[in-house]
Amino acid sequence: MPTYEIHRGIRASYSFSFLEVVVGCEIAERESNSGCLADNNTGGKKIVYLHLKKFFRGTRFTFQPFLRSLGANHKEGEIVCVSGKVRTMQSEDHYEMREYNIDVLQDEKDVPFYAKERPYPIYPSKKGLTPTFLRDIIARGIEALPVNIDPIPEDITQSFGLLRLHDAYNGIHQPKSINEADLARKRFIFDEFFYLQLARLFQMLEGLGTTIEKDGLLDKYRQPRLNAAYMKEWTCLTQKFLKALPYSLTESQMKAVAEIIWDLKRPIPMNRLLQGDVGCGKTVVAFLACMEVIGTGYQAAFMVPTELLAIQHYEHLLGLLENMEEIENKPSVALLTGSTPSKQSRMIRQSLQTGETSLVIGTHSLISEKVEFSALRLAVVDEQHRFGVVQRGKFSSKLFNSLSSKIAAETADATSSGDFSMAPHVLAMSATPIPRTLALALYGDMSLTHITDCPPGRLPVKTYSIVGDDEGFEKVYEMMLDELQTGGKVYLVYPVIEQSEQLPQLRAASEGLQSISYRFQDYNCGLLHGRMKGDEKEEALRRFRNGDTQILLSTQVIEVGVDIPDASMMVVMNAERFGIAQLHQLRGRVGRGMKKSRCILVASTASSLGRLKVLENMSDGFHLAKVDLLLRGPGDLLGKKQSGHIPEFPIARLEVDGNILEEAHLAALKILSISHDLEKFPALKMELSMRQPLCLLGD
Ligand SMILES: Nc1ncnc2c1ncn2[C@@H]1O[C@H](COP(=O)(O)OP(=O)(O)OP(=O)(O)O)[C@@H](O)[C@H]1O
Repeated sequence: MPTYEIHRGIRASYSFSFLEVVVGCEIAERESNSGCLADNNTGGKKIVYLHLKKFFRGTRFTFQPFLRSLGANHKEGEIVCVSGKVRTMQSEDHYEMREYNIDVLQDEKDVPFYAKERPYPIYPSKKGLTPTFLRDIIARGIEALPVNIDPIPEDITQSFGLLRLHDAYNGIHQPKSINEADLARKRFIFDEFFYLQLARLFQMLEGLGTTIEKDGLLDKYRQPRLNAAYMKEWTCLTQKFLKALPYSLTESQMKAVAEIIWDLKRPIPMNRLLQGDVGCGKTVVAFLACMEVIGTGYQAAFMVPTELLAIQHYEHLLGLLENMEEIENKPSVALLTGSTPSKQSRMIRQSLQTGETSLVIGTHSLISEKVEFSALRLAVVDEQHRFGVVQRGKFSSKLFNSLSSKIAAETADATSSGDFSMAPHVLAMSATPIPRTLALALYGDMSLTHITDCPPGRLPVKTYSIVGDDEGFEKVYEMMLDELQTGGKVYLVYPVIEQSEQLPQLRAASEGLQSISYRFQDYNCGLLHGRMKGDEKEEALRRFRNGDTQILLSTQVIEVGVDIPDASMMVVMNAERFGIAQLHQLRGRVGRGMKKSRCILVASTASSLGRLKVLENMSDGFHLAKVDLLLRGPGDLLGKKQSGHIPEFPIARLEVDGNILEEAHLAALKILSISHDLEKFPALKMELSMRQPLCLLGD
């Protein structure tokens, strides 16, 4: 680390967002030989320009008082040690440091311990608290730190190759090597994940009655695929529903159903997340789960985020039930959304209360206080990231409404007659494939079921990314015409409904309708967006489904769940505005039938093509989600609403620290299987209560 002599104070101006410090630099022999700083000096000294940039919450810290204080603290001719990450700049002898420490030295021989060629921490300096002061008090704190402060048992830290806590504090503040600093960092990341996992599992165990149940739950997490109820154990209704399906389930759909039904048969509320790539057939798996509880005399509720989806699922289910051979008690199904007329809505609520209706499909109106169930046993939450933790939890309160139920007591079979007061099972379905790391961080308390294959005969959607200039659009129109002439249907997806002055470069669905209708006069166009009324949206989708319209101009409202198997082409305008995972979701609206489908991502500029190219070569949603996680972080991958539920990790980064999260999950399981109530680990229990990570789970 060379020391610098401040040669000419500080020069800065409002128009530049950096400070330029001109320094005389004494170059050590070794460094000048290494060519790190070109030697054009005389007598070992040269002029170096150092551009210091300080950031504070994203704002460049260049306001006048700061500059003045820097000017006052550092005088010409002073010997200082400037430390931080150095970047060379284009012009010779100019360097830039964004985060730095400036330590004033007594004289040229005064080299502080932290500059003796070993890594050392850089603390942010705040008013009156200099890095030197912070270093000093932290060093004293560490000296006074007892050796045995680690609440995690030694065999656990040993088996996961972790530093003990005392060593980690030492290693992070006064590392002897970079390796030691890395190990210390790993230990703190581990702790962030570990206490979260421990708290979630601990809370779940607390909710269970017997040791056998608790052990069973921990076993399930350890070997999540072990438990399955095979077909002969399913209710007669479920088996008949399965038989009536117009297709056979894929292997992993069957496995998923078996796994879920195994849970449904147990007197412990299930909390399971069903994941799979777009179009893999999650809905039918959930329908089978509903049939299973209905087959034992209970009710099921199926909650979806939009009215469009509710109607789609409702009609889909009615169609499947119609195919079923006559049975004595065909399930009665109702649709309840915000637009259901009040008289009808009252009747539906009544029939749910009496138990006459066994399955209700609807939007969040299902969790309104007015809706009471006679014996709700299963709540399916589709596209669950659209609902908050609290909303999902509201189904649990339906338990109390079920208590008064006579029907439940009368119709429940022998094994379940004693437990009809239980909170309902929850089956959540995720639309976005979520990498396991993220799923663990978000839903550490949920069991995971994966559908890993797609229905047979599906062809990957051929994806193209092109620039949206005149030539590009000509190509798009040609492809559209070709698609339409061969009987296909086309979605055009726009980022906005109407053109705005602020963002004139964004193409808008409403304006598109005129130009596309004009261009494709032999075909009919429809429009679908979030500002339309419920019945208008439904009508637009129905017309597209029936083939009355062949081109549907839409916004992201069709992103999730919409299932029109013969739609075979999608064009996404201003595609760079969407995340990779979101584009994959959109693309999943085509390629759901047997027709070869294509998706064209139209980029506004050539420079944004690079990111879109990833989609050209990759069709696996889980893989893409991982890429998105790395490129844009969990916030963008999950969208605003869901990422609001990600706990904050001050040190860890979910996109790169996934392995440590897995280890932390395993360690938490190991600890809890030794002591369910943590009584054998009092220090750990105390630490857990102090950290209170559960508050992070709230909405
Ligand atoms: N085993 C199967 N064989 C053939 N077709 C199937 C099978 N399972 C489901 N399907 C059909 O595949 C289509 C997609 O299913 P579904 O809507 O359940 O997908 P999804 O997993 O919910 O996807 P997304 O998240 O994209 O909405 C539907 O038309 C459904 O009828």
